Amino acid sequence: MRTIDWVDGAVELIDQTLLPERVEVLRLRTVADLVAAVRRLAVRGAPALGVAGALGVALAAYTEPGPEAVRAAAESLRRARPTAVNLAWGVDQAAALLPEGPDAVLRRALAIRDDDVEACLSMGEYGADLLAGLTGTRPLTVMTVCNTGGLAAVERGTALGVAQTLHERGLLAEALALETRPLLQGARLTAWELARMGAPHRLVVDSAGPFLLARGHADAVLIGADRIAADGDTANKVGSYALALGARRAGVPFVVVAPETTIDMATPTGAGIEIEDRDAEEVVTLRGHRLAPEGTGALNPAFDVTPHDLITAIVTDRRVIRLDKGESLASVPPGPRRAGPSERV
Ligand SMILES: CSC[C@H]1O[C@H](OP(=O)(O)O)[C@H](O)[C@@H]1O
Repeated sequence: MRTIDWVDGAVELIDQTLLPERVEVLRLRTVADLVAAVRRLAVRGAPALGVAGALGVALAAYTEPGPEAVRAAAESLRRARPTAVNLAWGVDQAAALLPEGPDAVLRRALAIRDDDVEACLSMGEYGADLLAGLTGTRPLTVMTVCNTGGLAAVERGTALGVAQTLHERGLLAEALALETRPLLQGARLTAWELARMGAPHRLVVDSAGPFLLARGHADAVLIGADRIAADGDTANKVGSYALALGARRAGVPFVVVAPETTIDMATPTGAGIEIEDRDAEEVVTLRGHRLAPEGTGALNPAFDVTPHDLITAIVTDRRVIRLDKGESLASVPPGPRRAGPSERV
């Protein structure tokens, strides 16, 4: 089942706010409804947001009353969440075809959807081979934060896609998933995906992550990305930076896994990445239950930035950049996509 798709003139997507208890598909017929779904993380994850952006422009082209309304709808989608570069990228890619009419926009959006599947398969191959080189070909325990599986993309994920490839190769000893407060993408989504894969896994309280690395519980940390600056500084779910510090201290490889479309060469360093600050209610309540006394506020950055000097490698669908060996996004050109084993259709 695809996380997000175009079905009979509407955008259909799994409402991730209802997982793991309920699997429900939203059928969105207006851009306004899609923007609302993006903002409340019914659809989330950088690659999935890129596809949502592109499909949303197609929806606008078919449903909005005129070119100005189409452009305004596309802009509202582009601004729905600021950190993941993929959202703006997807909107821009599809909007470039607007002069050719809605059918051309839809064709581009569907191509972006299909390309994501191939990109994730390729990242799995590059990433699993990198880990074999770093740690030896043996079953590995990997630690993850947030959700980077197929729910963050179209069918298969990025960092969790590498774990899935390891599992398919018989080389995943266990996945340790940080629960990822406040919206619990790890506890609700990653655990659900790993269970569906039949992959061995356990949940970890966020603040235990660095200490478990110090105690040798993981062979590598695998994280996704929402935006990678030109120097390799990486914005990802909040908690990633703490894991990077713990991994460095523990001598554990810290690997970022993201498609080429998440790289933003126009942003020189992580200091230039806009971090989404979300509503305090997400912190002081838990799925509708109030945790803190009325009047208690909260700081709620949705992401943090890991400096490139704490990152061992960046794995994309076309290359592996070994930052620990002095390589950079500028010094390692993109190469070919890798196709997964034929049985992984
Ligand atoms: C495969 S990239 C997913 C990326 O997006 C997540 O953020 P959110 O759940 O707020 O969309 C998190 O940063 C993941 O690494």
